[in-house]
Amino acid sequence: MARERTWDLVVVGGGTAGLVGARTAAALGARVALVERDRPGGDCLWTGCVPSKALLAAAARAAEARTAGRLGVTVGEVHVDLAAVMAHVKGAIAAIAPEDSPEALAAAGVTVLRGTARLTGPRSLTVDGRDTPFRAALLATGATPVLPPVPGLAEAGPLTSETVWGLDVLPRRLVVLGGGGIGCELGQGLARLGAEVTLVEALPRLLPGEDPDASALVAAALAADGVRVLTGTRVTAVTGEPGGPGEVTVEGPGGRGTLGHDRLLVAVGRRPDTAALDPAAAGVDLDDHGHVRVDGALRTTNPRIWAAGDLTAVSRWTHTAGVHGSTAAANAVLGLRREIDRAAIPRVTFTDPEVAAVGAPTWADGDAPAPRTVTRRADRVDRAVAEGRTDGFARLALGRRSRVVGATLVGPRAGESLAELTLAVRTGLRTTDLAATTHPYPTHADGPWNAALDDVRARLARARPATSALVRLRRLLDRGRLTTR
Ligand SMILES: Cc1cc2nc3c(=O)[nH]c(=O)nc-3n(C[C@H](O)[C@H](O)[C@H](O)COP(=O)(O)OP(=O)(O)OC[C@H]3O[C@@H](n4cnc5c(N)ncnc54)[C@H](O)[C@@H]3O)c2cc1C
Ligand SMILES: NC(=O)c1ccc[n+]([C@@H]2O[C@H](COP(=O)([O-])OP(=O)(O)OC[C@H]3O[C@@H](n4cnc5c(N)ncnc54)[C@H](O)[C@@H]3O)[C@@H](O)[C@H]2O)c1
Repeated sequence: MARERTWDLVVVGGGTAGLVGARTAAALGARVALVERDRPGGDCLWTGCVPSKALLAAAARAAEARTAGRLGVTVGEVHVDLAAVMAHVKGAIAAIAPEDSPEALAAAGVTVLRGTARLTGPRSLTVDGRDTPFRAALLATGATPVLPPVPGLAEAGPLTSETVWGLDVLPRRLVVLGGGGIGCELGQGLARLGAEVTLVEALPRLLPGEDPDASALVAAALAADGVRVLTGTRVTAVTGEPGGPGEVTVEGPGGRGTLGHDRLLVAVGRRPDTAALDPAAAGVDLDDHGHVRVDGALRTTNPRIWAAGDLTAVSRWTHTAGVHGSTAAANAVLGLRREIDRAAIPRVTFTDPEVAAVGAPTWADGDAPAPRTVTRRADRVDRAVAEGRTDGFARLALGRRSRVVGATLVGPRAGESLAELTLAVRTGLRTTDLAATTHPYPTHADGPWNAALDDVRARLARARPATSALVRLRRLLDRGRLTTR
């Protein structure tokens, strides 16, 4: 029997990490195979970022139409046709999908092997049972939604971020479990499209990984959109028909109660997907949460195998999956040890207002001491005032000599304003550098710019005795010149 060819790099998983990794390795001249059991594109394209942002765009139109009266524009009653919204969602996916297609990958020099990969030894894996030897491998099999062990929950057939896109009729009453990124984005979006949404979060606040002031603004915004937000609340049991209707028992600060629902949406986190991979067969260790263990160069405990994306503990977003996929692939095929950046990782939650953050926390996180911060509220940002959107702020966390070490921005298009702060954190810029950079007026980026200016002005105020003395001296010198003339 003919020996299978040995690939320079076999990439397992055709999501963002795998796609970018495979393209990078091929561009470097490696013979690359990408194994995908489903269709290339992964979570981001089919069930994550793209559909969610397309749905949120429709929801934002509905919300704007309802609230336009505040700006003097009256719009008639808003009607939402969920099937048409989902057609828009599918249209966005279809427009982007060709970028990730097997044809596009072949044109980039990547061979797509359709099937499920399983590691069989330190240098080999099988694809649907077919031997596929490699010199190096990049594992990028992503993550899948977690279902918490609540009695009756699995039997109730809840929606997850993987299945919610199949809805073509809006559930009248929707209970969302989890107030993280998915719960807040989709909870608000589906409420704006007309569902009666109750959002149940186990911890005391929404978006628990963000600045508490951001959590409070998002909770207020969700409430304004009609979402009932229950924080510090646990779901203890679910009863009812598979796929609804039914009842959810909750326990929270107000005691025990029940919520009626037509559908449930579970968004309590995602777990790394190693189910089919058998990492142990290749000596690839997992951590306590099931993530593939990697070093700073994304190498696993098998020196021939790298990993990137949601499968690892160091990535939770598409942008990190892509950057890490590329770094890992270059390290694997060129024998480099390039390390990933862990400090300047931006993240955006696309609620309205958006919550964008980078770097060190802007709040006292856990036992860490509170950082020095400077905050510019949106009611002192002209663009926000002009748009009637003052529910936000720009906050910078400052290190020694006012170096920008972190930032939280809340407001419309906060994600767009985050880019320069990411660069600031990454390159160690100070507030003086931001302040000295002219920003176009009036933009939402005026928020962080003015926060930096506020810090510079405050420091100048402390230097006022010295500057005042200089001004007095110049005054005296001028007077002297006048009298001697
Ligand atoms: C609703 C939602 C909204 C999101 N919004 C954003 C956002 O706005 N911005 C952002 O940055 N991130 C967002 N994310 C997160 C983002 O989608 C993920 O972080 C990113 O897609 C992870 O990419 P990945 O390549 O690691 O994994 P995935 O995209 O999950 O790819 C893994 C691939 O591996 C394949 N696979 C698994 N096992 C095997 C096997 N044994 N053999 C062959 N193939 C296999 C799978 O079929 C899949 O195609 C969102 C996620 C969700 C769920
Ligand atoms: N805009 C974005 O970048 C974006 C948007 C959505 C999702 N994502 C990514 O997708 C992943 C999954 O998102 P997610 O929202 O499912 O997870 P998450 O970890 O962001 O949030 C889960 C939330 O559920 C809560 N929770 C846990 N168990 C619970 C329970 N039994 N009852 C009630 N609440 C419970 C947690 O306290 C947490 O607040 C994240 O890694 C996130 O980075 C990113």
